[in-house]
Amino acid sequence: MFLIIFITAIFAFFLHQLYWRRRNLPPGPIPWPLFGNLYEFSKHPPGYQAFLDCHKKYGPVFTFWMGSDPAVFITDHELLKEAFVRDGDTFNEKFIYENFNEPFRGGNFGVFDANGETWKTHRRFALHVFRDFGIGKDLMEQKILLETEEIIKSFAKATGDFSVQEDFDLAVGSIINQVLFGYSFRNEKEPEFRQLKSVLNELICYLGSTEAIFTLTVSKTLAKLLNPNYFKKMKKYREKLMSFYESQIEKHSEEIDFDLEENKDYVEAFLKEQKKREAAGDFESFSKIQLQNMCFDLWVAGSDTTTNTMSFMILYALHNPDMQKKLHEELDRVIGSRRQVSMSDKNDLPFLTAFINETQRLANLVPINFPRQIKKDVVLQGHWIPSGTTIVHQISAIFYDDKVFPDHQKFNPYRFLDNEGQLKKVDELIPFSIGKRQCLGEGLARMELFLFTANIFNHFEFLPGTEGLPSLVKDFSSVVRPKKYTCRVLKRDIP
Ligand code: HEM
Repeated sequence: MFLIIFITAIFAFFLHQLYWRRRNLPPGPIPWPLFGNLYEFSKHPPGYQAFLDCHKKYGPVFTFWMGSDPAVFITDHELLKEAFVRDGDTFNEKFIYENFNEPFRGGNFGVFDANGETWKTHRRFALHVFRDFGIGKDLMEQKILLETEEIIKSFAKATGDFSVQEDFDLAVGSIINQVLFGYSFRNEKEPEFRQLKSVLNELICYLGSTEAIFTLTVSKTLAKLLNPNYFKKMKKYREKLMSFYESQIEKHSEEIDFDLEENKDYVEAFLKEQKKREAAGDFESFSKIQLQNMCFDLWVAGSDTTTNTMSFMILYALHNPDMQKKLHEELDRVIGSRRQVSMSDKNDLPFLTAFINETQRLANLVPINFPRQIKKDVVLQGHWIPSGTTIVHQISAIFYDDKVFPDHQKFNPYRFLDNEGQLKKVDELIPFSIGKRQCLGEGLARMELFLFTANIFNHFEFLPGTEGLPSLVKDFSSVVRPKKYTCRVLKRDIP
């Protein structure tokens, strides 16, 4: 009798898992109970291959189980445009990882992992403050150029095998810190930055581990039962990182002059808005916990992405000396001196812009994009997808699709140039994602990438160090980064 019940239960479980839960979803690989298709994802780090294989086998809309829940992936640019741009409101709700938001954030706060009014209000407010600070304009350009000068000074002192990554980290961290808290991490503040960055690295690496992804994607009860350590770690990271933001907020609260119209930084702008709203009886929308989480989101999203892109760029220049030579030729022709290259030079440097574009494509920072949860039933390529389903706009598969970018592993900036050598618009290049939640810091990131690249390559040539060419293998930690490497940095012979 027991045996019959046992066999029936197993049969019912597999019927439910393999047939019932999958019956109306687009095709995709068979999921394991609890783990779904995470094995396929972790089999070939950093994970692109799993989605490229599915794209090839099942087409541009398929189901991939992230742990115990299914997610529908879209891997075609036209389909993404149709869904995320033309029907943007349906696709703008983030899938919320409660196992991250609760223990780390203290609830659904911030902008990255928030929805509804919180997301809308704070995305709009942050963009407004960024505009006031001149992101995309002169004011911000001057700040970035000052940090670029610091990188140049440090590179000029480089002898023998040299690691470029730390200088990019410090410059990019200092820029976002100025936007948020009004100061750079130069000189006596550098140890503060290095300490924060090391905690942040630990957190980001841990969140990219299979263990953490599994914990994020199962129910809280199961997670607590199977991986209680995860919650202890989140508490530790929260205490270390949030206490920095909290201390900055406290300092600003003590020093702020509410009568001054101009704002020194984002926190000051936030505190003034908070006061205004509280006077009108709204004590919730601009709360202290929301401010802490905004600082975390902007600090994290604004640092790792740009710095990793710059490290990949030097890596690709080392592996492609002919392309680095073309870059130097263009700079010599257009700039031809040690003067600072500014945003106004951009239109005259199409190869340099193509070089950045190709770096962003090949670096392909986000192997899995940040999932959405649809608010109503939709039809995607003939598949009816019910409201509440998780959707992933998988941009990494587009960048590595040979039909869109032939010979996709080759570093070839010419993909972005026409026959006259002018920059060509390639719609499929969407490293900042697509739709209403596309990167909030795109303007700042584009400015940083251009000013760093133009000025640094104008001054220096990068050559392999004594250990030869560094590895192109990527480390995965929520976004990808190159493995630590060193190279030789030579001053160029320019007037
Ligand atoms: C090379 C640099 C960067 C790249 C490649 C990049 C890429 C991305 C991507 C792919 C997303 C996800 C969009 C989605 O969910 O569909 C995103 C979101 C976001 N990024 Fe960036 N980013 C970069 C730099 C920055 C900077 C400098 C900041 C801040 C100042 C920033 C702030 C954000 C924020 C706050 C979001 C969430 C937006 C929302 O949910 O509404 N990013 N970024």
